[in-house]
Order: sequence, then C-alpha cells, then structure tokens
Amino acid sequence: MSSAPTASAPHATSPRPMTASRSDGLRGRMRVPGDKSISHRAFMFGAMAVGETVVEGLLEGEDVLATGRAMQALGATIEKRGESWHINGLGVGGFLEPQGPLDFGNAGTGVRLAMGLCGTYDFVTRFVGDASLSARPMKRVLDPLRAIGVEVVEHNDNRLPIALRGPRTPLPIEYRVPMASAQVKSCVLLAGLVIPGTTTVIEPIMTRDHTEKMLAGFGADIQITTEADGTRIIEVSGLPELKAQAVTVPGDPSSAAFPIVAGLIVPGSDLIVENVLMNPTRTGLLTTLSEMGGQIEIINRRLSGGEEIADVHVRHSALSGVTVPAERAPSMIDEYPVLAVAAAFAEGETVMENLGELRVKESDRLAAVARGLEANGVDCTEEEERLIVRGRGAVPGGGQVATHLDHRIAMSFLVMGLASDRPVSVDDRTMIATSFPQFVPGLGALGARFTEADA
Ligand SMILES: O=C(O)C1=C[C@@H](OP(=O)(O)O)[C@@H](O)[C@H](O)C1
Ligand SMILES: C=C(OP(=O)(O)O)C(=O)O
Repeated sequence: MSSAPTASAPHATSPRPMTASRSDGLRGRMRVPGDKSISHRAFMFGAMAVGETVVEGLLEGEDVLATGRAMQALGATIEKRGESWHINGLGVGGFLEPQGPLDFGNAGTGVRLAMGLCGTYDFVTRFVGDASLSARPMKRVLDPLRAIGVEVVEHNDNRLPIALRGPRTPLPIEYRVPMASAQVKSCVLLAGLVIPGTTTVIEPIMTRDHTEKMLAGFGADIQITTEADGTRIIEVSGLPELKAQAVTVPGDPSSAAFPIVAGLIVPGSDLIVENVLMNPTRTGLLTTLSEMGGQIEIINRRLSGGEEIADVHVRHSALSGVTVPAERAPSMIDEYPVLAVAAAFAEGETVMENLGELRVKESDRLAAVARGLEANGVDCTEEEERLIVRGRGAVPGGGQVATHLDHRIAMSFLVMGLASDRPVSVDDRTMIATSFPQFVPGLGALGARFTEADA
C-alpha cells in the first residue's frame, strides 16, 4: 500500500531524447490509461466530499499525482490500496490552510481548477508550476476570481507564481466564459460551491462537461439550460453537502489518439484500443479521421460510471485531406498535434481552423507542430489561428523535433517516426509521463520501434 501520490516531478530530471523508426504493422490490443480530466476531478471532488471516495482506473500520470499532492496539502487523506485510490474528504468549506506552495508541475487543468477550488478560502494559497506552466496565461481564471472578491496577493503579469486570498464574504457571480475553455468554466463552478447563493456560468461554446456531470454525481445542485443557439447556462448552488462516490475512470480519448493515428499510418496495422471514453465533447478526432477515410470501427459500446465507453478498431488506411469544421475544435483541442501528423500522411490539403487556444497550451502547439512538420519535410502553413498541412501520402522524416516541455508534441512526432521514410527524433520524452506513462512500452508491445538516444 502506498499512502501518497508520490513520484518526482518530471521537469526535475534531465531531458531524455528518443527516436522512432519505421515499424512493421502495429498489431494487438491496447488499453490506454484513465482519462486525465476525470482523474484530476476525481481527486478534487473526493477531497471536497464527506466520506470515502474510491477511484478505479485513475490516471497515475504526473499531472494527476500533483493534484493529489495538492489535495493532501489542503487536508484530504489519499491512499492507494491495491489498484484503487481512496480519498477521505473534508466537506465543502473544509480545506485547511496549506503549509507550503501547491506545485502543479506541468498541469494547466490542475492549477486552474484548484484556484477555483480553494482560492475563495479566507487564507493565502500559493500556486506554482514548472517553466511551461509558469508561462501560461492565468488572467482567464483570475478575472472571474477577482469579481468574486478574491485578492490576488502575488502574480507575475497574471502568470505563476500566484498567491490568492479569499474574501470574508465571497459574492456569487454570473460569468460568461470569453474563450472555449473547460478549465475556466470549471474554475468558476468550483468557486461557486463555497459561495452562498447561485453562481452562474454562461458557456457560448460547449466544452468538455466532466465538471458538470461529476458534480451532479457527487450530489451538487447544478442546473443546465441550453438555449436555441447552443449557449449553455450552468447554475450551481453554493454550500452543498457533497457525498463520497465510487468513480470508475474510463480510458482517455486524448491518449487513445496516439495508437489510433499510429494504426492508421503504419502499413499493415490492425489494432484495437480498449475502454475509450466516448463522451461527445471528446470525440472530434474520431469523426475527423473517419472523414479522412480512416478505417475506424467503434465496437462494444457500453456504459461505465455514467459515461459511454467503447473499443476502437483501427486498420492502416489511405487518408485524404479534409477541412476540419471550426466548431469542432473544442471536442478535439488536445488532438490537433497528432491530427497534423495524420494529415502529413494523407493525400491533399488538411485545413485546421479556430486553433488560437493551441498557442497557450503546454507550448505554443501551433508553432511547435509547424516547426516539427517542416523539420521532417512536410509542407505546411502556420497562420495566426490556422494550420494547413499539404500531405503527399508519405513523410520523408529524418528531423529533430523540439518538444518545449510538451507531452503531446513528443508523442505526436514519435508516432510520425513509426511510418516516415527516415527516423524522427524528439529532444525529450520525459514529459510523456504527465499524461501517458505507458506510451512507450504500450505502443512498443504493438510493434512500435522506439530507441533511447543519449542526451
Ligand atoms: O478541463 C480539462 O480537463 C481540460 C480542458 C482543456 O483545456 P482548456 O480549458 O484550456 O481548453 C484541455 O486542453 C485540457 O487538456 C484538459
Ligand atoms: C492542454 C493539456 O493539459 P493541461 O492544460 O491540463 O496542462 C493537455 O493535456 O494537452
């Protein structure tokens, strides 16, 4: 039994370059780890609930473990027993003043949701992270928190390190989320839990709905109205008693994206990715790859923990370029880097629009993807909010890719190297542990050729 979500932060270790080489067909079955969004929320909501929450299938990635350590610092008890995680929560309003800064490592979701979770408490909480997280914009969450009355005691041009002190009397607000962001929506809803009265979030463009669904499951009073134009009005009542739950975390579709694209582009592949979350706010990549001609079969659909899950059967396919509808972006926002890799192996032009949010992820993903494609002989155009990839059915490869502390850039270009004419190298694979620690051995077991290179 391990009693704490330990493991050292990946950014504390030195970079580990890795090379991917052309592989024979990828074959077999693979189970991807638990969904990262749901895993963060399982730790957080368990920490706020009364009683013992038991979580099965939690993603034991660095991002989520950092959230677990933060919940412990706020007073929750977290233990791993066998394969399940047990969280004893403190009740809404019950967090204790942390004795040191909360370190969220590389995780935007962890830090932005936690600022809502404990930023309203009448004590000072300090939030820190790695170099990537410290460069990401936090004004998007500080704005609504300031409106609630939270004092921003310390900030670095609205970036980390940030220290917050909650007001004696926090005010319920009505907040229209200005960008498509589940993290901002969730920050405000979580703050609303400790504010007497009704907090309202207006979401003009729907984003992943895990906070709403899981809060309802933990017993919060949350009402959602959808207007004719798709705008969602989400109202949460303050000071509920949240009750501990049994949570089963489905497989992460954002991690499944890598073996799925690998299966499509590596000739001779025929593989099944098991237990993948099919929530429609997360399946934009599957729709897009199918439109490109990908042979993707969704089989064995079933329900698990209030969500639909399924297995995804993928075969090597001849792909064609498509225009991805702008409104699909929120349902595949983390999947554009690996879609760009699929597009490089397609015939014709793939146009991806509405990508402004990619510039404020773990790296500027729009620029990082464009540079990585160019380094491997792929013709592309990077615009402010668009990426156009001109595929020729094959990729020369041979490039060295800079990953900028970004797990999805590392995994995307390692997938590229499995099918390109010459190997593809990435400068660092350590960040893969933030979201998909089993990526290298898991794809390796299907036949992927990865080799460690010296730093
Ligand atoms: O709420 C979440 O769990 C997430 C929301 C998305 O971020 P944004 O809210 O910044 O779009 C996504 O990119 C991230 O990986 C997880
Ligand atoms: C954007 C991501 O995560 P986060 O914002 O939590 O760092 C991601 O996992 O691709």
